Amino acid sequence: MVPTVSLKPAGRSCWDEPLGISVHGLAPEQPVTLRAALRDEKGALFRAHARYRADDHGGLDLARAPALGGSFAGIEPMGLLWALEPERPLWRLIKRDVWTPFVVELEVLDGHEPDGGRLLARAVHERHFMAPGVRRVPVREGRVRATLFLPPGNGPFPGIIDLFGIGGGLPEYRASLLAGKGFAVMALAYYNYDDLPKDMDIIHLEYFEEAVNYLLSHPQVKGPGIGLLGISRGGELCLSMASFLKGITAAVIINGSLANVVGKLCYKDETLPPLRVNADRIRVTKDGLSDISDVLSCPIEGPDQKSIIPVERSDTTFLLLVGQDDRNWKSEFYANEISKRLEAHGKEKPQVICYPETGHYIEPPYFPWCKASLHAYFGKPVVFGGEPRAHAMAQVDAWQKLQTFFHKHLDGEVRTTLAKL
Ligand SMILES: CCCCCCCCCC(=O)SCCNC(=O)CCNC(=O)[C@H](O)C(C)(C)COP(=O)(O)OP(=O)(O)OC[C@H]1O[C@@H](n2cnc3c(N)ncnc32)[C@H](O)[C@@H]1OP(=O)(O)O
Repeated sequence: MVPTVSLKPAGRSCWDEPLGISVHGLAPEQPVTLRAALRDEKGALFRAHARYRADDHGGLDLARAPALGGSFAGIEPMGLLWALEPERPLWRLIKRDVWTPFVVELEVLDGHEPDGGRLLARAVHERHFMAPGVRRVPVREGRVRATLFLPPGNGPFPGIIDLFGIGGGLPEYRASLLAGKGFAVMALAYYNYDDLPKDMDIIHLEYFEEAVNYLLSHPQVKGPGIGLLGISRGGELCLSMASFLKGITAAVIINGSLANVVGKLCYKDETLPPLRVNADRIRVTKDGLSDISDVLSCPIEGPDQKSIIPVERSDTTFLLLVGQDDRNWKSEFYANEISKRLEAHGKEKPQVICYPETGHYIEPPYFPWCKASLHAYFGKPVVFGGEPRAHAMAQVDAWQKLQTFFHKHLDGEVRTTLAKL
């Protein structure tokens, strides 16, 4: 019998969906190595491999069989994806064009040598970023530069604004995936994109207010309020939006900060200065990389208190997602302070979920953990923190939790979404 790889779903799936991988037609207890590879849009190769042994009938199902070593060990049905590692040092897997899939190549090799064994079977699978029927609408309205992703159907859908952090541009992949779950999601650029400012020296919240009003007045967006989703500096901006602006019902902050950073934040006649940066506190790790987790001044002491975002003004319901090994800044401390401040002012206590051994860059499921890459502010590679497996599990859980949270608070529904690692 010729060995074959079988994938469920076959041929194509969405990037955030679990993929069933099995092999048939092997010899009983045959040792094999499975290899996965994909190339990003800049041509960088990402690879993972794991050693397995077929069962007594010559079958191998990654949902049941433990990996015996390689890029990961144990029962890890999605290990070949979350354990992908870049060949190029300090390279992060980024999806730039959401119209096209990442193409994953899977190979089964005889024996336990990742590069030596005879090729027994091969499959190619497309991992897409837009579920069937999702629509991509570029937005250039007034000052707003964004891309709106609408689910199939007429709606109206619960609306969400999605923000990334330092580096700017207009990353769309998280918004496009989330639109596949029934939300109208607008990825919003705010600097280093199109005709927007090239830096973040001054952030005017009026720009974000315009974006909120645009989304709320869209005929396919359900009111009365919208949701916000942001990571890192983007999470911190969501906190400022929820504190100063109207029309925001629910916000998910992934590793955000309690205080304003980088540039001045202005809204009407109010200004928050940025937290002070102490570049001399950059530490060098044993791998020669930079750890910036101590560079920001403590916002609850001395003059830096002026940078604190006045969360107590907010009537938004918050979900704070925290990587406990965030090496970019002190996300757990910030989340606890946000929670204390809201409670002290009689506001709704936020839901805080802390993930152990999880770093700064919590992405949608199956994006491989990135140890370190170029940080646009410091101009050098910085570590993000986390351990690959724990970080991967956190990404799957966080993705489910944020969907459940948004469905509950924007849609009035309690739905449970299921995903497997
Ligand atoms: C005040 C101090 C604060 C201290 C605490 C910091 C807390 C952290 C705050 C954060 O916000 S951290 C990270 C969260 N980051 C994001 O959410 C960023 C989202 N944006 C991006 O990922 C990028 O900016 C984006 C891909 C959108 C950039 O796109 P570009 O089209 O501008 O990238 P381009 O291809 O021109 O490459 C720019 C640089 O990135 C590098 N680069 C590009 N793709 C890369 C990749 N895939 N992996 C690693 N590096 C990459 C590239 O080599 C190049 O380096 P050089 O300038 O040295 O040539």
